[in-house]
Order: sequence, then structure tokens, then C-alpha cells
Amino acid sequence: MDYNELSDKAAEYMRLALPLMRKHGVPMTPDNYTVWYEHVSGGNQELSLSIQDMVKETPLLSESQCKTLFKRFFNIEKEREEVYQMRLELARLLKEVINFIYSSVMHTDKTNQRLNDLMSRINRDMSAAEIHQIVDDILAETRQAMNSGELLTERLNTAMTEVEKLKKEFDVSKQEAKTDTLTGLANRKAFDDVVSKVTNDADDSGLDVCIIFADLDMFKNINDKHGHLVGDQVLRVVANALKDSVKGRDLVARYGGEEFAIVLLNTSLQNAKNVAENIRQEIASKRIQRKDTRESLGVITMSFGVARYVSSEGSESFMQRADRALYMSKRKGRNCVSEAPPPII
Ligand SMILES: Nc1nc2c(ncn2[C@@H]2O[C@H](COP(=O)(O)OP(=O)(O)OP(=O)(O)O)[C@@H](O)[C@H]2O)c(=O)[nH]1
Repeated sequence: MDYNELSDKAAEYMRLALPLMRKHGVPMTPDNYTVWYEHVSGGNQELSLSIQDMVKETPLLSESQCKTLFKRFFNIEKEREEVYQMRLELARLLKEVINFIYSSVMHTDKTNQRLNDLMSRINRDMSAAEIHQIVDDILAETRQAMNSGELLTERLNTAMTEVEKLKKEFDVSKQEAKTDTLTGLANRKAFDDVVSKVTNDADDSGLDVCIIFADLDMFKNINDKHGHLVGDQVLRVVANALKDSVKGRDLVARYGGEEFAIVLLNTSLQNAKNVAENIRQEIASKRIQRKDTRESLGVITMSFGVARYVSSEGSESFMQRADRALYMSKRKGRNCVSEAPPPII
């Protein structure tokens, strides 16, 4: 969201968003406000379409539906917040450890000084009782130094465990930020990152990289006829079918609403077209039923666009070509695979 929006515009959106939130009985939390503000501002068409679809099913949206929308469309904000919290936690831990080490060093300096004093007092004229006392003092100092050494080791071990735990949480959160919550596939950001990396590598190695863009045909009809939840079920079935159709090294992502994308490494254009054609047939032959009523959803089909990376064209042009090929398939009547023409360089 562009928060630099002119303030009168922002006020206008607020005037539109608040009554809507009241109408739906949605609590005025910052997350909910973000969803409704973005909707009324028209800044996110996909979000608005989803709200419209949901409203068709249940005229008043529940708090949990708003939560789902926020998670789906504003996950990045959540990631930022988590990273921020972890940074604070790490800074607190480091400060604590540094303070502890500092006070231990100061303590060791003092112990050294006291030991030196005790040593300098030893001389030949001392009585047995005096020597006994000094030996006791030296032993007490040494014991104390050992104890504080042990305490330092223990504290450092605890800090290490806490840092390890934080690191794991951070990894999980990073993973979540790259995952589509509905299907468990990689999300658009993860896909864009991988395409950018593999195309850079391909510029050096010259190895074949292909991508497939795939979009469900007339998916709106499924949502309209059976509702959003059944639509979600279809998206999950399709996601699993796509995942099962490629090798482990290839990446399948949910690119947006009902659009999916696949990166195929070390694969020729002909083989990529074969993969797309196999998926097309697999999806078209599926007979998906509603989980609740067992009613058949009829034939579900997908359109595909396939492109092979041409050295140094860059990831943006590569993806644009695959996207254009996908729309060629839509124009040809859907349920088919089209190949992207080479880039104009
Ligand atoms: N159930 C569900 N629907 C979604 C989701 N994301 C997007 N959609 C819906 O997907 C539909 C896409 O509609 P359109 O862009 O008109 O495309 P289409 O009906 O598939 O038609 P073509 O692409 O032209 O074949 C809209 O109804 C969106 O609300 C989602 O996460 N769940």
C-alpha cells in the first residue's frame, strides 16, 4: 500500500472504509482497517474480487474471513513485524551477554589484583598461622574465580541456546513468507526470486531454463456456482496435481489467484511443452467433487504458456513472454498450450 497517498484521498477512503467495517461488524483493528482501506481505494483488484466473491456467499464477513484476507494479501507486513521483533530480541540478548562478560572481566581483574596482594604478603618471617590464613584466602579467591568462570560459561550456553531458538523461528518465518498459505506451494515472491537467480546462472552456463504459466479456465464460474470455499478446494487439488507432475528440482508456485507457474531447470522447450501438455490432460481428466455434497464440479481445464530463456534477455522479459503465451492460449479458446515466440532483442 502506498501510504504517501494524498491526505484528502486517505480521508475519503477512511470515510468509505469505516461504515463498511461497521456494517460487517468487523472490529476496528489495524489489520482489518488495512484490508478495507485497500479494498475501497481500489488498489488491489484481486483483494476486491475476493471480497466480492465472499460477500456473495455470506453477505456479512466474519472476523476470521477478514483475518484470512489480511494473511493472504498482506503477509509481507507480518514478515516485517516478525523480523523487527526478532531483531529487538537479539539486540536484548547481545546486550545482556556483553554486560555479563564485561562484569566478569572486571571481576577477574579484581581477583588478580587481590591474588597479587596476597602473594606479595608472603615472606619468610611469617608464622604458621599467618601462612595458613593466606593459603585459605588464596583458595577462597581461586574458588570464587572458578565459580564466576562457570557462571559465565553457563550464561553463554544459555545465550547460545536462545540465539539458536531465535534463528530457527526466523527460518520458519522466512519460509512462511515464501509460501502460499492456501496451497502450501511457493508464492509469487519465491518464484520471482528463483527465476531471477536461475536466469542469471543461465547467462553464465548457457543451460536450458523454461517456465510454464498456467491459469484455470473460467474459474470465476466455479466460485459463482459453488462458492469460494469450493473454489479454494479446487485450487488445492490443482496445486497437488502440478506438484506431482514435476521433478523435485523444479519449482511450482502459486503466482496469484488462480494462476500457477513452474520453473523447469535443464529442460528443452519441447520437453517443457510436453510437461505442460501432460498437466493439461491430467487436470482435464480429473473429476473433482464437492467435499460436502459429492456433487461433481464438471470438467475443469487450464490454459498454458511456455517459454524458454534466451541468454541475456533478463527474467522480466522471460516471464512476460510466458505470460503472453498463456493469453494466446486463452484467446485460442482455452484448455491448450502455447509456446512463446523468442524475444525481440
Ligand atoms: N476460491 C478462490 N477464488 C479465487 C482466489 N483467488 C482468485 N480467485 C478467483 O478467481 C477468479 C478469476 O476470475 P477471472 O480473472 O475472471 O478469470 P476466469 O474466470 O478464470 O476466466 P479466464 O481466466 O478468462 O479463463 C475470480 O473469481 C477470483 O475471485 C482464491 O484464493 N480462492
